[in-house]
Amino acid sequence: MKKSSDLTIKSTNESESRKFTGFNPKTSLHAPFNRTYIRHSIKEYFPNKQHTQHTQHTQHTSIQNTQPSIKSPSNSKPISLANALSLISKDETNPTSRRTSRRLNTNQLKNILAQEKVSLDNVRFNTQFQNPQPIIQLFAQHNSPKKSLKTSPDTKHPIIQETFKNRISHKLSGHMQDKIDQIPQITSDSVKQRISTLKQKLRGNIQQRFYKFNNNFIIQNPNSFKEDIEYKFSKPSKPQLPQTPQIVLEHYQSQLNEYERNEIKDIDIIYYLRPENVKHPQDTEFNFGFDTDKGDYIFQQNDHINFRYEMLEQLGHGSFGYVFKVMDHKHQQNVAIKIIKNKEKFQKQALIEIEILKVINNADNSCCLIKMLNYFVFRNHVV
Ligand SMILES: Nc1ncnc2c1ncn2[C@@H]1O[C@H](COP(=O)(O)OP(=O)(O)OP(=O)(O)O)[C@@H](O)[C@H]1O
Repeated sequence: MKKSSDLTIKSTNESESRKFTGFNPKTSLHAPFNRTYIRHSIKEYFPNKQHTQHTQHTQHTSIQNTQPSIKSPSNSKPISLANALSLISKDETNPTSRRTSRRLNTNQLKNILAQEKVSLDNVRFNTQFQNPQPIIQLFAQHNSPKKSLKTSPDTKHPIIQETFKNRISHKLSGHMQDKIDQIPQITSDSVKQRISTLKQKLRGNIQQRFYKFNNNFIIQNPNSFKEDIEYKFSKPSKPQLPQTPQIVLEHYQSQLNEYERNEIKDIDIIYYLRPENVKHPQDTEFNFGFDTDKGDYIFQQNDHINFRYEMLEQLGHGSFGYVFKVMDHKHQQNVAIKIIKNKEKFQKQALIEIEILKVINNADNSCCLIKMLNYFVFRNHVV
């Protein structure tokens, strides 16, 4: 494993660090002051409409002005719906179906977006609970810091934040994404791939815009919110990592598969666990499903390596194996790891290379050579 000199340390959960709150789908919420945002939404969706007051929210404006083409490889920027429409209409090959599908697709998209606008209009932003008493009492029962109890609940409290967040996710997945999924059913094979990219980008776009909303909400009926919070208080929170394998086995059972429950016993300290949705195929043919048929370890974003490193992206590969950018959760820094192929001749050669790197590490005091920080064996791979 080598220190990655050219990697910048980047938060892996940027969205979580953004300020945001959620809303209660069971209460009626309205958006009285976020008019500028709505104007931008309209402008983006129906580009011919004239809007004047949009310079305040430079973030939105700049997104609008710098929207990449649909072919842009960058996944980080949102894509304009005008681009989406032109892509869809251009790519249908048959002239008759092109005209029809253009009209249908345009209408579908406009409907989706019109509905989205309505649902955004229905969001009301404010900073308080309309009736904060139940929440205040709840926090008092659970010995929350006194300062947050005097006039209003501490909306920055992790439990409240988490409740908001869950509700946003719920709303996004259950409502918006359904609508995005209604985006045209394209028959032409050549377009399908690009349409799926487009859908992904639109999802990101909507998600980003949600996060860019002002984080102030008014909860008119705190009772359902209270239930969620109460549940979280009653649920004993898991001890934070790093932990010993015993504690992890006790508290994170559901996050470990059978293979991991066995292998974790040989690990001293657990710094990182993969999220539950990251799963290796249960194929036992190639190293319990961890490897490809060529003996390379299968990359899965956010998967763990040795319960310490979080897989972020693939950097490159040599003849011995693949190199990945990972987050070292022990030292909270990004490093590069090379996972050697699970083949005897490569493993033997890698051990020789490790010995050479050790010598270089000791001999070199300059900052010019990349240093080997660590090496170990993980799931039959020398790392
Ligand atoms: N520390 C690093 N930071 C960023 N990228 C890296 C780092 N180390 C390797 N890479 C990327 O991984 C690729 C493969 O690196 P590797 O060290 O395996 O090359 P190699 O010595 O040619 O491989 P091999 O010895 O297996 O033939 C490099 O070309 C580079 O793109």
